Formats: sequence, structure tokens, C-alpha cells
Amino acid sequence: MPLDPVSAPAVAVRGLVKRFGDTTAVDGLDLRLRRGQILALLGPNGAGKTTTVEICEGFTRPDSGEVRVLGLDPISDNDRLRARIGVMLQGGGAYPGAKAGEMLRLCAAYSADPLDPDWLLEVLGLTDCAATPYRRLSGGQQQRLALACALVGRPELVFLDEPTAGLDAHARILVWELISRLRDDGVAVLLTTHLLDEAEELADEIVIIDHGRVVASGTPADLTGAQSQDRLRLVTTTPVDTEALAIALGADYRCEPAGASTCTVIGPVTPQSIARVAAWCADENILATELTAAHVSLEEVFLSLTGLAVRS
Ligand SMILES: Nc1ncnc2c1ncn2[C@@H]1O[C@H](COP(=O)(O)OP(=O)(O)OP(=O)(O)O)[C@@H](O)[C@H]1O
Repeated sequence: MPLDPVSAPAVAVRGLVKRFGDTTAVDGLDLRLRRGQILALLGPNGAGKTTTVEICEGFTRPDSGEVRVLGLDPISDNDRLRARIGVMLQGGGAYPGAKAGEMLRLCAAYSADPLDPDWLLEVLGLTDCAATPYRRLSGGQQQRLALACALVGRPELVFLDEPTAGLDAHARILVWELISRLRDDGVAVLLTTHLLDEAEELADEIVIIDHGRVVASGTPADLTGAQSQDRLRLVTTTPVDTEALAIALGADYRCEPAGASTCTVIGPVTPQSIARVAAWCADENILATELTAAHVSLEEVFLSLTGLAVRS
């Protein structure tokens, strides 16, 4: 694994194992995050995401495996790493009486070349509450301030743990825009989230873990595209006899109801199969209002891989 702290990947993890008593939280995990990329770590509750991130942050010691963050060991090189990484602490380290603007300026004072705190407050929609004591901020404002504190030191790598949890739609978009700008400026982002649309929107690479192991990885398009090629979504004004449609299409096709007047045809999507579905509807005097080569959502991929709802 390269050790050069300048050109090394932002995060390189190989064969990581962490046990807590009888529980194996991380079980031989590999991970690689390049500079200027956003990697979203997804997984059901208890999958091992937080443990992995805390090991990368240097807060938890692994049992075995190799971990390099910006080419350095997160525990033995922690002092050198601190100034180069940003960590979003949930309500952490706050002086409840301190004002939002003061807290951010204090964080900025630890950095040799910080971002302008007033600019960050503005971008995150916090200017109006700069003089508000931390304890009086709403949950969403505290969340955005935690993000600002993680970013103000101009880190090369930032760890974001559910950065938009609890934010309203407007605030979520502000945060998404800021995260995208960071990436464009070359910052690497390791994002953990339960929001699959957030991962799909932001991530260059998604790693889905379960039981401490990687179960799938790739770009959002890789993960959803592989399963999207073999589905048609048919919406009709009256319910469809899915068995009859499947028989009409032949042995390569299955047909499943997906709602009162929607069904999914599973099988090769070709110009001929689309024509056959439309012709069958005409023969049955059924009005098709939509016939689309379906996009499989990341949520469907996640469910099929982990067998679990996002929040179990
Ligand atoms: N300090 C600890 N002591 C004992 N067990 C722990 C500790 N930290 C984590 N675990 C266990 O390790 C496993 C992985 O937990 P972890 O918090 O990493 O999962 P996660 O993917 O972050 O879950 P969530 O989505 O709920 O935050 C779980 O079974 C958890 O109970």
C-alpha cells in the first residue's frame, strides 16, 4: 500500500477486521476512496459502517487489516492527520452557551488556511443564526453547523455521517450542493447515509456492506444499470392478467403485479418484446398509458442484496 501522504488514496482499507466480544462488526472489509471523489457507505443498521468510519478516523483500533488515510496510519499518525481531515461530530464538543458564529470561528482558528467562516454560514443558510447560542439552534441548524465545523479547516478528506439526517428539503439541497462543490475542489468525501437518493445523487462510488463485509460496489449507474436492462413497466387503465401476459410473451418472461394498474415484465427488453406487450394489450382491449424500460432504483438493489429495509 502506498505510504506517500501526498499522492496516496484518501482512504485505503484492506482486510479490516474488528470484533466486540462475540460480535464481528467488520469482517475482512476492503475499501478505497480516491482523492476528489465521494464514496457512499451504505448498509442496514448494525452492518459495520460506523465502526469502519471510526477506525478510519483513528477513534477505534482495528483487530487486523491495513488502514491508510491520506497515506498515514490513523492511530500512530493521528496528530499529523487531524489538520488534514474533517469529522462531523453529532452535537459533539459544543459549548452550549457559545454562539454559532463564535464556534465556527473557533474551529477555523485551528487551521492555517481556513475557509471564510462567514461564507460558510451564508452557503449553509446559517447567517441569520450566527449570534444564536448553540443550545437554541434547531436540530437542523445544529446539524449544518457541525458540517460547517468539519469543513472550515479546508480538509483534504471529510467524513460525513448522515449529513442531512433531519434536515428539511431546502437545507438538504444546500448541503448536497456544498458537498458537490467540495468534491469539485478535490476534497474526498466518505459519506455514510441511510438515504439512498442521497447516495445516488452525490456518490461517485457506492459500497454496500452487510455483516461487516462488502456485498456490492460500483458507481450508482453500475449498481442499478445491471438490473435495469431486463424490466418493462406497464401501466394500464384496467388491471392486467399477469399470468396471461407472461404466457403470451413466452418462456423467457415473467410478469408481476406492481400495483392495481401497474405490472412489471421481467425478461429481455428488445424492440420485439415491447411490440408484443403493446400488441397483447390491443388484443385484450386494454389501454396502456405507459410502457417504459424500467429504471431499478438503488433502494430495490439494496433490498435485493441485503434482504433488509434501509432502517431495520
Ligand atoms: N463499542 C461497541 N461495543 C460492542 N458492540 C459494538 C460496539 N460498536 C458497535 N458494536 C456492534 O458492532 C456491529 C456494527 O455496528 P456499527 O455501529 O458499526 O453498525 P452501523 O452499520 O453503523 O449501524 P447503524 O446504521 O445502525 O448506525 C453491531 O452489531 C453493533 O452492535
